Amino acid sequence: MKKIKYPDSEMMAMDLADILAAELNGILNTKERVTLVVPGGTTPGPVFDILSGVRLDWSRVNILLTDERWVPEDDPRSNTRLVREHLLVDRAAEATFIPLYAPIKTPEEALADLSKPIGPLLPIDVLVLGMGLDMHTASLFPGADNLEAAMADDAPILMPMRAKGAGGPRVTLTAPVLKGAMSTHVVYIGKAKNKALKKALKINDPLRAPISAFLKGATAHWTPHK
Ligand SMILES: O=C(O)C(O)[C@@H](O)[C@H](O)[C@H](O)COP(=O)(O)O
Repeated sequence: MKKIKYPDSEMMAMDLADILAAELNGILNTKERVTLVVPGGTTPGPVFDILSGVRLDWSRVNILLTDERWVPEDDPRSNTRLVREHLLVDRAAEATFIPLYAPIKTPEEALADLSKPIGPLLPIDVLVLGMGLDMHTASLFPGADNLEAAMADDAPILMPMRAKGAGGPRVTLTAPVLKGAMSTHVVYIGKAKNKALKKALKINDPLRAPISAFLKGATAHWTPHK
């Protein structure tokens, strides 16, 4: 794992957006379409704000989330809402968004339909992961009901996930899908999360520290300061 430390979150957002744009552009020179997978939560918004204005052929970009909270799009907790408001705007409005949510009562009832369009877009070309203090990434939470199954090599593309600290049901891309990414970036803010990442590297157990499963060959981008 390579680690880049930035002086503040603004610098980090600018540099990471540049790096992602360069990777996407490079891939678009060799492939017809590119698949970019991004996290939700509070950290990536400023990266999306910059990336959305970058000049590239967004009409050939597929965008998916790593995971989604099972809430309607107008809910403040919706990751889709974050992506729609901050990434699928400006130049990037031309990208194709593949949702991980459907307005159906439980994720279980919607998973088959939601998974269908994702298979043909794999492997992921460029993956950005967030991370929680508890060392979760996507919605792969330590102690979650389906964690072991989602970490298995034969896991389906998407799984529902319920966990303490998840604030309600979620759906997540599973480990084999995330591990298959050609390029992986992890982004986080704060010294406490940096400690958590170091701990995850040490523990190196996907069930106790899910993020550790995705760090080989990844680049971590972090700043101690907001
Ligand atoms: O929907 C989500 O919550 C995520 O995709 C999740 O994995 C997130 O990246 C981390 O929890 C970090 O979240 P913050 O950026 O809000 O700290």
